Amino acid sequence: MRTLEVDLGDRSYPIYIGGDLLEQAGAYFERHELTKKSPVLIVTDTNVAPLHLRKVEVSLQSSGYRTVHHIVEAGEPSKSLAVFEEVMTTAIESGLDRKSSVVALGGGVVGDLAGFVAASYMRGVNFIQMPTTILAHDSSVGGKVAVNHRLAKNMIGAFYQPEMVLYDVSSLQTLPNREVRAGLSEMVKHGLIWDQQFTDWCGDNAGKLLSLDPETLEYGLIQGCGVKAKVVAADEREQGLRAILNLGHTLGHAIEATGGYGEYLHGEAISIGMAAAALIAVHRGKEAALYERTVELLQGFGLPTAMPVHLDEDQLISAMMHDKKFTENKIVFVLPVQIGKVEIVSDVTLDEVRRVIAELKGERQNV
Ligand SMILES: NC(=O)c1ccc[n+]([C@@H]2O[C@H](COP(=O)([O-])OP(=O)(O)OC[C@H]3O[C@@H](n4cnc5c(N)ncnc54)[C@H](O)[C@@H]3O)[C@@H](O)[C@H]2O)c1
Ligand SMILES: O=C(O)C(=O)C[C@@H](O)[C@H](O)[C@H](O)COP(=O)(O)O
Ligand SMILES: [Zn+2]
Repeated sequence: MRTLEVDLGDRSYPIYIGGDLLEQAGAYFERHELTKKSPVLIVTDTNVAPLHLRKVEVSLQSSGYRTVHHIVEAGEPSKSLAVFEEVMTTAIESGLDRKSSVVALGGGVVGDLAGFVAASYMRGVNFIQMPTTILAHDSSVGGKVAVNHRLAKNMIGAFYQPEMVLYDVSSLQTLPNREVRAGLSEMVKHGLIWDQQFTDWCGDNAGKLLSLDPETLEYGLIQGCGVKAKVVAADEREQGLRAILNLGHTLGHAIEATGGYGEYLHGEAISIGMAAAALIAVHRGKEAALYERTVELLQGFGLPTAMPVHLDEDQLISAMMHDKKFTENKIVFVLPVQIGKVEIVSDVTLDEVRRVIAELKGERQNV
């Protein structure tokens, strides 16, 4: 088991990464001196519940914790205000009080939703992340919690840090293949924004990562969480540096929203977005090899890099302009400078965006 620290002063917290940690949930609650007098609400989804909920409940109950659970429908549409209200109703009806904990047991959808519940219930109760997807090595760290609006992703939310992240890598063995690929998209992103060596390592180990080789996967997740923890510690509320974590998200979020939240998984959408960002950088003078290497890496994980032809260009642009990355009348893009290094720019024009959309729709996928 490895412990990483997210260094945020009095809001610092550990990320515990290792095998079979869900079975030890009760011991970790005790280590963090969480009260046994108030009920614990576990929020999970319809896929995760039959696989992993019982382990957590048995462990917490054996340690003397009283647990209740709320199971949401699996998938992105559950990150909605309607489902948020349903979870709130469970919290109130189950008698959660100010010392209660809300546990997110699942992927980024459950993490973002349960985190927003924890941030809002009685103006804030303890929040524990128990991620069960690869993608959630990103979403469980850093405290961005939110639900979506029909018009734009993550529009209603807060910054609310968890008490701890209990990352049981054994739980990842039950992930469907498409979710494995989508999760690795954010791992590659952590390499592309911060660390050329780690990016190359990801490329070289794609096969082992895709087949969920436990040691390789754990190493990749530790590196990915490490990058995320460093960036968040330096700029918790995205006043500057943290925006680099948005590589691929300017167009990626627009693809998710235009696709109606469900057609493209988050990791798939940001893969296309990362290809688009690299192509914009090349149009602005970078070597074509930067785009080619980015696409090669992503395709090595079976991820999409072409813009889906049926997505309407105007709708994509409109979704992009409703996103948080549209500020002071400018679109903020994260562009690669080289593999392992990015810059944040706010002078990309709509013409440049339209050009890459057209090119990535297959009219000209190469530079
Ligand atoms: N807060 C952040 O910083 C942050 C960062 C990245 C992504 N996100 C958000 O995270 C979400 C995507 O997260 P995700 O990809 O984890 O999606 P998800 O939570 O929908 O999980 C993906 C799928 O895998 C299933 N699943 C989860 N764990 C499983 C397991 N162990 N075995 C079998 N199936 C399992 C889920 O039921 C779901 O169908 C998006 O909403 C995205 O916006 C947030
Ligand atoms: O933690 C961050 O900061 C990120 O940008 C991580 C992203 O991978 C994640 O998808 C995040 O939810 C996007 O944030 P948003 O502020 O653009 O909604
Ligand atoms: Zn993301």
